[in-house]
Amino acid sequence: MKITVVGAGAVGATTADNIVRSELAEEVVLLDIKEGFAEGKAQDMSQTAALLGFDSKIIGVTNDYSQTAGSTVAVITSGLPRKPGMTREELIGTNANIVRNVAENLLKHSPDIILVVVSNPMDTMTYLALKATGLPKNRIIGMGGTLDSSRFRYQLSLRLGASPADLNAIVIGGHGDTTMIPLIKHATWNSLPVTQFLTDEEQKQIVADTMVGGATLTKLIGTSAWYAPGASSAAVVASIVRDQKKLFTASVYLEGEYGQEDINLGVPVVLGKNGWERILELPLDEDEKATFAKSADAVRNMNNVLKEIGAL
Ligand SMILES: NC(=O)C1=CN([C@@H]2O[C@H](COP(=O)(O)OP(=O)(O)OC[C@H]3O[C@@H](n4cnc5c(N)ncnc54)[C@H](O)[C@@H]3O)[C@@H](O)[C@H]2O)C=CC1
Ligand SMILES: O=C([O-])CC(=O)C(=O)O
Repeated sequence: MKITVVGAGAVGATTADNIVRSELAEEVVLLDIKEGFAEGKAQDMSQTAALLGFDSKIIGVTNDYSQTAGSTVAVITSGLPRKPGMTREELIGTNANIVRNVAENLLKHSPDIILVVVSNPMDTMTYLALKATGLPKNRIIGMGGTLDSSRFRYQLSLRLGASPADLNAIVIGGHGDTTMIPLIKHATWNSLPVTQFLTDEEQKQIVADTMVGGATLTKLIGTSAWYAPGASSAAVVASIVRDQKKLFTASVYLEGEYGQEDINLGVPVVLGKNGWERILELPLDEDEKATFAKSADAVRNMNNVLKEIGAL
């Protein structure tokens, strides 16, 4: 099996590193547009094999899509990251053309490919990849909710003094500072509702801190995060290539689910060898439904920009 990662920058290289360490495929191809960059990162990663004991091969290529031929999955991380003070949405002008071009090139060499889109603004980039390639909807997956849910579990773990692994909590909606929806009423600590152990004030703070998780790191680091994004992307790939049927929040094309049409938005899905295989419809209360509809409106506005800038 072959897995391709496009973009050998912070997120792409970390994703590839997680993939080879977990031996998810015999061969991993890392592709970047910057001459020699992916080759260098791949060589560096290959030199950890003797220490870490993995057998996966990783090769780096400069924009040579013929080397990606026959990939089962590709993760698209190419494009600009934000700087402190920016929103993810501000990246659309540069990233839309990159993502469109990359998705089309991948498909030319791997007609059966499943695409995992990471580049921001992620929900809109996932929608663009779907529209540009015409791939069946189940084979286009936006990675954002998996990361946001992991950050939500981190924030809960800090307040509760609990292990993040004991916490079950998901974030749905858009992958934006104001569009994500951490579902605290549904979150559990080994099946006990977390709301039993937190004041209203604490709950509000956890939700707020989760929503700005990416912006907080961008301010601290000077560019956006990569360790948790890379681990999240690799976890999504693992569920697909190992047919694990894990439940993740991912940005998928909605056709009536959650009252939305013609949009990619974060909802709980089962991920397996066919891509996203099933959407789970949660019983949302009226407040949550209204927040989801508002999140969809904001993402739809971004999708409309694709036409204005000629990307669709
Ligand atoms: N969905 C999510 O949860 C997350 C999304 N992101 C997004 O992922 C993207 C990548 O972030 P970083 O890796 O930190 O950025 P980076 O700047 O470190 O890496 C991006 C790489 O893409 C390459 N690239 C640009 N155009 C390309 C093209 N046409 N073909 C191939 N490669 C190309 C660049 O040469 C660069 O090496 C950003 O848009 C960022 O906002 C980042 C973290 C989480
Ligand atoms: O914050 C950003 O711009 C990158 C990203 O999507 C995240 O880390 O959640």
